[in-house]
Amino acid sequence: MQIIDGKKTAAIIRQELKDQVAVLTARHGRAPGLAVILVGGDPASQVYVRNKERACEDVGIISKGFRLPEDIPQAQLEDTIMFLNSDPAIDGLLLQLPLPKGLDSQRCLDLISPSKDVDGFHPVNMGRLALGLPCLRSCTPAGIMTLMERHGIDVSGKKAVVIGRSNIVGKPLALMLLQKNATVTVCHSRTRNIAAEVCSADIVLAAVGIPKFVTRDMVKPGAVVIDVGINRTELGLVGDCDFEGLQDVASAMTPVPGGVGPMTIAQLLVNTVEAYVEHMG
Ligand SMILES: Nc1nc(=O)c2c([nH]1)NC[C@@H]1CN(c3ccc(C(=O)N[C@@H](CCC(=O)O)C(=O)O)cc3)C=[N+]21
Ligand SMILES: [Mg+2]
Repeated sequence: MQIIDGKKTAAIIRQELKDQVAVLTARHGRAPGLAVILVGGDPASQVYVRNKERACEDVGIISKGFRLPEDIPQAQLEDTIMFLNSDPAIDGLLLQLPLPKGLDSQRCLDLISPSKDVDGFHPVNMGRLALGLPCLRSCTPAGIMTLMERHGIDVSGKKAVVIGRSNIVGKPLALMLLQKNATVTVCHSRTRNIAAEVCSADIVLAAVGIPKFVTRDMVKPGAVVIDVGINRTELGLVGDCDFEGLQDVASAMTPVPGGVGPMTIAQLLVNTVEAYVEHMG
């Protein structure tokens, strides 16, 4: 079985971006800027945001963190977003999710300027994705598509089974696979006989959030397995797939950690540079 090394691929992409950003910054007289809004003190979110800020600095993107109190009124959070929408030094604007209880995340996401929406969550970007038009694309699914491309995994004509239908991973991932001519099935909590569906897949993409949900009896020999799961258990970080059990069944597989996660961050940087280039004309 081939291990699909997301950490290594992400490092290569970050080096490519670093070179590109140096050239662009010299040409335009300013570096790309990313604003990251973090509301409240969720420990996992704090770690993610710190990692994103570090990744930005590493490639020459200026990151500006906005840490807001958990009890911030909705209107004030919306004001912050609108203020950053109009800041010409900010190319990308990311609102770390989930928001604390009482705040309406959809209202906030709808307010982010589509041209700065580096998470690709705005209805305009999701709509354009569905139509096959150029857009800023959700980082985790876009990172997965790049990861497969760079490992010579061609999805065209293949049967891809996506497990999970979230707006941030499952749904946009299904659309991206369809755009690349895969035959796509989306499974979810109401799917009948999910094992039979997964068994029919040439490519399994698991984003359910249940540790080791995908077991060896569910996977067709030779299938490619992409594990999007990040489950914190007593045994440490565990994916949605039983990595050990799939060793001699799958032909290629992403590990957790070191698979999809690092690609998500690399894609955020790619999207920020894309938004910057677009803003600079
Ligand atoms: N607005 C918004 N955009 C996001 O993109 C977003 C978000 N909110 N909320 C949370 C999720 C989660 N997410 C991850 C990013 C990197 C890793 C990552 O780098 N994982 C490493 C290690 C992680 C670890 O050790 O804890 C790995 O898989 O190797 C994981 C998860 C982005 N998210
Ligand atoms: Mg991973």
